[in-house]
Amino acid sequence: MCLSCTLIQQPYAQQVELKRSQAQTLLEPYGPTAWLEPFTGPEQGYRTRIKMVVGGTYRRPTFGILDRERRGVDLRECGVIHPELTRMFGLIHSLIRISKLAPYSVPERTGELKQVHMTLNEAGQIMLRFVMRSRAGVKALRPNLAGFLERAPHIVTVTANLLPDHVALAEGEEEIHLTGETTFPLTISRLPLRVRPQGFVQTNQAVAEGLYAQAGEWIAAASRDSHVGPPETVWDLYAGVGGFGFTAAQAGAGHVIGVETSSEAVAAGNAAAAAQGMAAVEFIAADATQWVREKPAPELIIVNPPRRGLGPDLPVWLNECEAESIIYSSCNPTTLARDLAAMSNWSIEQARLFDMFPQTPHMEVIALLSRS
Ligand SMILES: C[S@@+](CC[C@H](N)C(=O)[O-])C[C@H]1O[C@@H](n2cnc3c(N)ncnc32)[C@H](O)[C@@H]1O
Repeated sequence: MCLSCTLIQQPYAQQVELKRSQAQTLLEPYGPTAWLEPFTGPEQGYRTRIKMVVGGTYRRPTFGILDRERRGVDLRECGVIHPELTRMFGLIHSLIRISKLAPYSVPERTGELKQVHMTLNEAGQIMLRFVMRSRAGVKALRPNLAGFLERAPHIVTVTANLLPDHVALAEGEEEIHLTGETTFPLTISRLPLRVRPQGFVQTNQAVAEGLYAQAGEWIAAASRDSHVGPPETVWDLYAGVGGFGFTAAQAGAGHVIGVETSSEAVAAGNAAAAAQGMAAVEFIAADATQWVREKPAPELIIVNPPRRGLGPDLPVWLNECEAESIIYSSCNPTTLARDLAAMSNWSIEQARLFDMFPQTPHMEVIALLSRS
């Protein structure tokens, strides 16, 4: 049984209130904070990006998670998955069956297909990725792909990702493109971007757009209040494909540098900037903590790290830097609070809960920091 949606029995308004009060308690020492109204999107069917572990047999595959014995548990009816993605499982099931594509069995270490990943865009198009143990799985799939795509014309990008090792990872390094399209169209921060299979995109696109807009509003408000206009330079650290960076450019920032470890995301961000004629935006593949060293800080720094937070060194650097403000967007208020504990020169001026993951205890919190 899946234990992700631990709040599912509670009325939705209560869930939001619970998260707001948890975030407020955790971040209380780093204020005084003006809390904005929580931002919510759809309560169900909100996941536009999913990663499903495949189990069972090729005749009766399961899509979901593995239980304690590492056997597949089927979650294709899960209510938080967007219905357009749920509808795809029947066809994918047929493709697996006619290809005799055996799901990977963790206990036996046999089989090929480990996971199925899907991303949905605002036009209803889908990127589909098969995480496979080896090329044998790809070979089994190929002859049946054209027929499958005829039945699912809105699946526009298909890849196989190779994960040969027996490890609990979601994907490996090698990506094999199975369709002409090697990228996937996705509107991020109101811009038509082309993302690549291995780059991070947010799980809940509707709420992510609200998150970027919040950063844009803070930048616009600071420009008005300071009477000196938008910031000359902005860093978007942990940039992904640049949702925050593009928002800063749209709010008038003179020069935006996005820093991100995934070269796929960096390539997608740079391609989008070129396609949009946004010469002011550039992306660099680097570790954020290493990259900031020895550089003069810009007026505004935006950080959006993974759940583990910024790590031990970057908060110390941020604490001493000369930036005028920092926007910290976090999917884990516990690590946000821990990082802020090392940044005593800064305090939270405004903060807002974004309910990116309804029914689960997870949340996104964005905070505008100014000098204490
Ligand atoms: C929570 S995601 C945020 C992405 C982006 N800001 C967005 O809104 O989609 C965190 C991103 O940080 C990247 N990342 C992880 N460790 C990093 C590091 N040490 N330096 C730079 N980027 C890193 C990941 O590849 C991922 O794209």
